[in-house]
Order: sequence, then C-alpha cells, then structure tokens
Amino acid sequence: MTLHQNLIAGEWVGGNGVANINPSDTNDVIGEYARASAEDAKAAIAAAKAALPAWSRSGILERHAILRKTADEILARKDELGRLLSREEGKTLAEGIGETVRAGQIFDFFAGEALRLAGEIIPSVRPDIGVEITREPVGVVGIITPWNFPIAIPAWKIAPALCYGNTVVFKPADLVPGSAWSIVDILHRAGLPKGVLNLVMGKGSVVGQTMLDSPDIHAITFTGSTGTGKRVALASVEHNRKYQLEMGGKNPFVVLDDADLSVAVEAAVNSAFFSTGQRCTASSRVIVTEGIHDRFVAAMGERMKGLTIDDALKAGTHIGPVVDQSQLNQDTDYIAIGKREGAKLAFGGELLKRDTPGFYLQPALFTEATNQMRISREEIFGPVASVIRVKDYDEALAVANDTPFGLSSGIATTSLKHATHFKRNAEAGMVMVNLPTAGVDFHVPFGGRKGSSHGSREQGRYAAEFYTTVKTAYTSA
Ligand SMILES: NC(=O)C1=CN([C@@H]2O[C@H](COP(=O)(O)OP(=O)(O)OC[C@H]3O[C@@H](n4cnc5c(N)ncnc54)[C@H](OP(=O)(O)O)[C@@H]3O)[C@@H](O)[C@H]2O)C=CC1
Ligand SMILES: O=C(O)CCC(=O)C(=O)O
Repeated sequence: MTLHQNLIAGEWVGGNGVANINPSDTNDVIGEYARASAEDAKAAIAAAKAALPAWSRSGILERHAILRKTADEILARKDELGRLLSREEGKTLAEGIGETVRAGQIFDFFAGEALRLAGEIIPSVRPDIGVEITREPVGVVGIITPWNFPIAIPAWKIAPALCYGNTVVFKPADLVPGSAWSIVDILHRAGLPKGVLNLVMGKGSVVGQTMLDSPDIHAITFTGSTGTGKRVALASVEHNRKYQLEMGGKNPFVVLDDADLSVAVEAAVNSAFFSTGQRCTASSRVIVTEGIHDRFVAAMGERMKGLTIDDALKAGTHIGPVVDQSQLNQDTDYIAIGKREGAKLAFGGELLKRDTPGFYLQPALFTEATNQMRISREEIFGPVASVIRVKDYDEALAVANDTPFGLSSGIATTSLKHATHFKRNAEAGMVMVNLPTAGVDFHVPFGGRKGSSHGSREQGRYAAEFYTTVKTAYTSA
C-alpha cells in the first residue's frame, strides 16, 4: 500500500504510516498515511518561517494562478475526491462530492480575491501629510482542522492564508488524512514554492501541541471541540498570537404554529440528521409551539421511517455511519442520558447491522424534552435531536437563546413579523428562515457568538480580517 507522506519544506518525508479506515466498512483500509513527530512539526514550522519573506512579497498574479489551478483540479476531480472523502469520513457520496465542489469554489473565490487586494489613502488631520492604510500578511499561520469537513474546512483556511501572503503549517484531524493529503498534493503541484505550505499529519497531542507551543507561529485558526479550543486560546495568549476558534454549537430550530409543515419537517430532518448529525451547525434542539407540536412530531416520525442508513458509498443511502467507535459511544451515551433524564425516545436510537462492519446508528428523536436536560445543553455531534414543546413565539425565542452556544439558529414560519423579529433577536452568528441550520454559502461570513466562536469571521471577504494585519503609514510631502 502506498505511503502518503508529510510535506515539509517542499519535500515528501516521513515513515511510520498508519491505516486510514473506512467507517462504513472497517475492513476497508483506504491507505497508509505518515504520522509526524514533534520534530517533524518543528521542521515544518521552521520551513514556513524561512519561506515567509519571499512569499509575503510574491506577486498577486502568482498567488492567483496557483489558487486558480488548484480550484480547477479539485473541480475536475470532484467525483474521485468526493468518493475518497465519503470513504474516510462516512458522509454520503452526494454530500462528499458536494463538499468537494465547495472546496473548489472556495479556492476559486480566493484566487479572485488575490487580484482585489487594496488599501486606503486618507488625508491626515495635519497639512501636507498623507496616510496610507495597507494590509500585510499576519505571518506563519497554523491551521488545525477537525474530521467532520475533511476538505471544505482545510480549503476555507488554507485558501485565504495563501491568498493574503502567509505561509502555512497545516495539521488535519488524524481520522481523515486522505482529503487533506490530496488538497496539499494539488497545491504543491500547482507551483507553490518550497515551505509555503507544510503538511503535518499526526496526533493533536503531539503535532498540534507542538504548534501551540511554538513562538514562530504568528496566528492559529482552529475548528474542533470546546476543550481543545480553550487550549489553543490559552497557548495563544501566552505567545501574544492572533487566534480564531470555531467550536461547537447547540443550534435551535424553532417551528411555529403557522409554519408550512413539510418545509419545517424537511429542514428539521436535514438540520438534525444529515451528515450523520456531525456538523457544528446541526440542530439538536427542535423547539415547537403547542398548536403544531403533535402534527410535527408525527410527520417527523414518518419522514424518519423513509431514511436509509447504510454504507456512505451506496446509491440510495441518506445517512452514512458515525465517524468512529469513540463518537458512536458518545452518541449512545447521550441517548442513555436522555432516557434517564426523562425525555421520551420517540423514534430510532438503535445500533444497526449492515452488510459491512461499520458504525451504524438509527437517527434518534426525543420528545418531551426540556431545555435544562443535558441532551439540550451539550453538543452530542451525532444523529440525536430532541423536541422541546413551548407555548408561543416569545417562549420559543427565549428557549432558543438559552444556551451557552451561538453558532446558527433557525425558524420555520410563514409570518414575516416573526421571521423579522427572529433574525434581529436570535443570539447567533447565522440565522436561517425556512432553511436548515446547516449548509452555508462559501462566499459569505461564517461564524458564531458566545461559546461557539472566538475571533473574526471565516470565509468570504471577511476572512481578510484574520489573515492580514493592518499597517498605517504617514508620509510628509
Ligand atoms: N465545531 C466543530 O466543527 C467540531 C466539533 N467537534 C466536537 O468535538 C468532539 C470531539 O471531536 P475531536 O475530533 O476529538 O475534537 P478535537 O478538538 O480533539 O479535534 C480537533 C482538532 O484538534 C486537534 N487537537 C487535539 N488535541 C490537540 C492539542 N492538544 N493541541 C492542538 N491540537 C489538538 C485534533 O487532532 P487529532 O484529531 O489528530 O488528534 C484535530 O485536528 C466532537 O464529538 C464534537 O462534539 C468535533 C469536530 C468538529
Ligand atoms: O453547515 C455547513 O455547511 C458548515 C458546517 C461546518 O463547518 C461544521 O459543521 O463544522
């Protein structure tokens, strides 16, 4: 089996490969991927530091061409890369290909942004002095990504980092090295100079921690759990480094009496269960007003009966497996916790057997839940959702906002008044009306409030805020 190595200073290096396993079929080994040591991580950081002076002054046409070429290759290979993604992460083939296309579009977007770099000239308050405001690269950027979006999240961090002239040390999640390796291989062949982008696949506790401890990393962008996010924050404060965190969610989806029932059910099922519920934008709290509650729950049950849970690569599968045994244990633990807390398991929640050994779980829907239960407060990160019954819109909004998180918030309603009020008053970075809480555009800001996020927004033109630092220059005539 071919060993996929790490890329350090423009060379493919490293041995000690570990097997990348398919969660739909644990007998299927996708490939062998090198695991970097702390020494490898240090070498990658040194390479990124050495490459910074030249790359930060590189021409915008060079950056544009490399990002554009990368976009073109990702889009041309979308079926193959989407299949690899689904095979290593377990989301369905349609979702895997969709995410791959999104990654291609992100590189295309930032290829364009490289040609639109601009500053400002502002008159000084003093006569005969000019003030120029420019954006410069922030420096060596450390990128640490999770397993649930193996190509889109690396894309939306690597593309702006390179576009704005930074060099990169990239550590993908240990569970999904295949998509990460492919994207780095494409960028390398697209002509990136040595050391501009370094790939260090390996354990967070070794490679990630070495990045956190290095004074030579000037900014870290992280997506993952709240616990690791806090470590990134503490280490970054220690080094006075810029950092950006995207951590979990407990996203509410409100259904009002006046909702179109089929729109509400479709959006709730998508929010809670698609991508096996493994999205930080997933909704696991469905807050339903009492006039529609019983009809909504019955319709959810019917819709859930029609879901096919099977091998991610099989035609007709709606929901693939959970990513691994440890996440499956977390999901089933929360199902047990919900039952103990007194919520009613209305549908699903059983482990499933399929033709191949994999981590299959029937999506679970609790009813009679309260917002104080642990299943309503803690991120489960699996296909488990609970319905919370409320009296009216005011109570729905209060319950929706009563959470330590604030990433995405959704509502199903035909009332313009309530939709408008909800958009203004939902305590979240993203609000969805008659749409799932998950599934976002690639060219607009992404991020949350409260415990979900820290730092400036990712994606779209707002990404420039994180990947650049502002310089104000005064010139006397
Ligand atoms: N907001 C989101 O999108 C996500 C949220 N989560 C939440 O997190 C839970 C656990 O998932 P998990 O993958 O373990 O999340 P982690 O936060 O552990 O993983 C995210 C990334 O951080 C790395 N990492 C782990 N420890 C360190 C460290 N000490 N220093 C630097 N980097 C580190 C991981 O490496 P490695 O995996 O290689 O060890 C991975 O690349 C999920 O059940 C879910 O609740 C998970 C994924 C995405
Ligand atoms: O909703 C989406 O499409 C993006 C979600 C995401 O980035 C995440 O769940 O980690």
